[in-house]
Amino acid sequence: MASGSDSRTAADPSYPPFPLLEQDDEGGGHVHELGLGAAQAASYLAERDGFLRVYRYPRCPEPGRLGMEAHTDSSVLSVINQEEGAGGLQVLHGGAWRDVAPAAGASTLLVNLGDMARAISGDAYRSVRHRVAASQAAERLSLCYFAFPRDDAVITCGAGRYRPFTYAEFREQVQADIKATGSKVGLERFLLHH
Ligand SMILES: O=C(O)CCC(=O)C(=O)O
Ligand SMILES: [Fe+2]
Repeated sequence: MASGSDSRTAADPSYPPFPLLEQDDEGGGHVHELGLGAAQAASYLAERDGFLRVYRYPRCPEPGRLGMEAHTDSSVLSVINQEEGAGGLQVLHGGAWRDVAPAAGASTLLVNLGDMARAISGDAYRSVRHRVAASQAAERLSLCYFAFPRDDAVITCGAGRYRPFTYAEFREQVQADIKATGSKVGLERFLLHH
């Protein structure tokens, strides 16, 4: 995504390396670039391969129902905008589901890391498990932008952890698993050692 006065995009080979950052053992502060080359970085976060989805979750009179089942995103990253006052988005943190409430009086953007950020960072970052609780009170609207690698991008950075795979391969595996079992298996399919 282009930012500020810099009109170049992540798809442009002259764009600086994708600054995926790594947390230190204390859980913050120190950052570390993964050292991806410009071409590799561009193939891992291609602006033209992103898309926007608009969701409408109807009001649900039954208590305790989900609008969207628990999952991790397959993206590199996802940006979620919940309408003010909507709520409903929950992330799994420390073994418990936590509400991610939109800020009052402001448009809130939430950035979620997806499975591809996890693979690219060799598990330095985890893709967050999240779900949407249905509301008994009101319908809910959300706007979500998903950024993906190019289909033919070979994800090699998690070497030692995951076998190299293309994003297209990952997507097809996810679809096959959902068709066969009803749920996504995800990166586990690409682990080198179980
Ligand atoms: O609607 C939302 O807030 C979340 C949607 C979502 O998690 C997804 O599409 O992957
Ligand atoms: Fe999601």
